[in-house]
Amino acid sequence: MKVTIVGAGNVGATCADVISYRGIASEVVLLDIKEGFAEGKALDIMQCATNTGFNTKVSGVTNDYSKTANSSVVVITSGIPRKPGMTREELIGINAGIVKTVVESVLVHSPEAIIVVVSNPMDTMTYLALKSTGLPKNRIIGMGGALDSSRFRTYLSMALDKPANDISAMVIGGHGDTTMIPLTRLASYNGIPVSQFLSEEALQKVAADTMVGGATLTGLLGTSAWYAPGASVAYLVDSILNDQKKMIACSVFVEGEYEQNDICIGVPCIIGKNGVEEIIEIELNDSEKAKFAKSAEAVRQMNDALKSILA
Ligand SMILES: NC(=O)c1ccc[n+]([C@@H]2O[C@H](COP(=O)([O-])OP(=O)(O)OC[C@H]3O[C@@H](n4cnc5c(N)ncnc54)[C@H](O)[C@@H]3O)[C@@H](O)[C@H]2O)c1
Ligand SMILES: O=C(O)C[C@H](O)C(=O)O
Repeated sequence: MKVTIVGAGNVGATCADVISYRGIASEVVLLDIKEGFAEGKALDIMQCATNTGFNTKVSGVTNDYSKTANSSVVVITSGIPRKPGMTREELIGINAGIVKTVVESVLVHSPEAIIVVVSNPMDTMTYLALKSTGLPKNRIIGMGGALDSSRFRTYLSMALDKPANDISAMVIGGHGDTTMIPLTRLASYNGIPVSQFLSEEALQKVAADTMVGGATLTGLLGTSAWYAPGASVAYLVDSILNDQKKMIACSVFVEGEYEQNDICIGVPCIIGKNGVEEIIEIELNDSEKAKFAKSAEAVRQMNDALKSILA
């Protein structure tokens, strides 16, 4: 199966690398606007094949969408990342135009593809991709919750001093420093509520660290993160291509779920060969419901900035 990744930068190339060495797809095409850049990244990844033992064919192209034809999944990572001190929302002015052009171009050659949106502000870019193409809602998936949940599990594992893979935890809501909602009440260590091991204060610190997880890394790195984002996209792509039906928090179009309409926001989804196959409605308590409503309002307000581009 063929996957195209538009944007061969930090996140796109890492995603191509993980997809290849894990054998998730038989073919990966990297596309970038920068002359020769995607070709170089693809060649470098291909030269890992004999040492890491994969057979995925990886190629790179400069803005030639014909080479992306018949992709099953297209990942959009094109656009600018934030710098220290910025919010993701500040990227909208540049990234909206890029995402709209890119999604239209990929569909010309891969009209049946499932689109995974990564560029920030991700919830708004996912909404833009949906509204500007008119694709059915199951085929447009924003990646954010997989990453935020993996950061949440990492911070929990550090607080508990236990392996992250023994911890189950999820982040829903918007993919923003103030809009994401780590569900501390439902987090568990091998099925045991983490509240049995961590104080309320420690849990609140884990939640706060999770919410600013991306900003913390941006401050340390000078640009935003890529290893965990790339691996999170690959995890999502794996569930689609291999019809794994994993439950992954993704930004998807809601029509009444969680009492919201007409936005894309992070909710638990079953992800399989048809993209978003089901939205799982968790019974939230009053405090979580209030947080979700506030998060949705912030996402909705951000979407207002799309009025001119969608007109
Ligand atoms: N949703 C998430 O969880 C998440 C995680 C990490 C990064 N991001 C976002 O992903 C985006 C990419 O981040 P990055 O660190 O890879 O940035 P980067 O600068 O390393 O890579 C972006 C690439 O996009 C390319 N590009 C720009 N315009 C293009 C176009 N029209 N067509 C094709 N390619 C184009 C650039 O040449 C560049 O190589 C950013 O918007 C960032 O905020 C989102
Ligand atoms: O923090 C960012 O701007 C990039 C991404 O959304 C992340 O969470 O790593």
